[in-house]
Amino acid sequence: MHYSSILPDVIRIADEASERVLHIYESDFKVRYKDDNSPITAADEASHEVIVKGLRALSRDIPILSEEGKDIPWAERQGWRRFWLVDPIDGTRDFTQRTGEFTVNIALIEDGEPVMGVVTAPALKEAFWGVVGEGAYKRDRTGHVHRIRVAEPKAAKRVVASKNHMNEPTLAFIEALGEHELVQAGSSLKFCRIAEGHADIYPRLGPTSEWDTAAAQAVLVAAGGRVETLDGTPLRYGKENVLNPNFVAAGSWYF
Ligand SMILES: Nc1ncnc2c1ncn2[C@@H]1O[C@H](COP(=O)(O)O)[C@@H](OP(=O)(O)O)[C@H]1O
Ligand SMILES: [Mg+2]
Repeated sequence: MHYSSILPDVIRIADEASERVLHIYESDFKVRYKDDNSPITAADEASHEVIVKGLRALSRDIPILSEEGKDIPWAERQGWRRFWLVDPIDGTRDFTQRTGEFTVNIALIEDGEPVMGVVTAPALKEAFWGVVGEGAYKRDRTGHVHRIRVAEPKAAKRVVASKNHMNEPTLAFIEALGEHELVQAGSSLKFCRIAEGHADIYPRLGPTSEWDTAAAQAVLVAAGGRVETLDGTPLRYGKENVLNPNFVAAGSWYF
């Protein structure tokens, strides 16, 4: 499959979802809580609908796994060689707290690997996309599109980590890096900040699900970075358990 030929359509679908999301973000929206106690709003649902409709029209034969879709049993998912992996809004907590640091995420997985990803940050008016092996791009708030690439770290490592989910193991990991500074970023933007050379490393020693990381991993890998579990294997997708193991995202200098 020629990913580059469908990429503009995937960006268009993410932009459509982002517009719906932003409209709700700027309204007086209500916050509800799912069974696992995580927040959800009408924006998560609207984004999910726009993305699923768009992807279905684009590729009738590629199945879709979305955080806000129904659970699909392993017996069915097991046979998927290629699928769309979607997080309609990553960083719902940032959305409800109105920090602007939330994203819309669409990834294409092939043989367990994210091969293409689009990440938009509707409130920041930024978008990132990448095709692994071809390159990664950022569209900034002025609409200007430019190629992005990971940076070589200077003496002080610029660390991005979750502020909503900070914990002892992450703090210990950061301390062990030596001289460092913290760069603030919510949701999957943490990977994108590394991809564009504004941060160096993102340790995630705590839970995430496959849809939280897939699209931004594709962007980072396309920009020359890597995302690996603590045993040094790339973070993979389409597992029976949708929870990710602990991982570190960084440029190749780290690995
Ligand atoms: N206990 C848990 N289990 C699974 N995922 C968790 C989790 N705690 C946090 N996350 C994930 O971490 C994401 C937020 O990351 P961060 O704190 O880095 O912004 C959430 O994304 P959603 O907002 O899409 O639910 C959620 O999926
Ligand atoms: Mg998420």
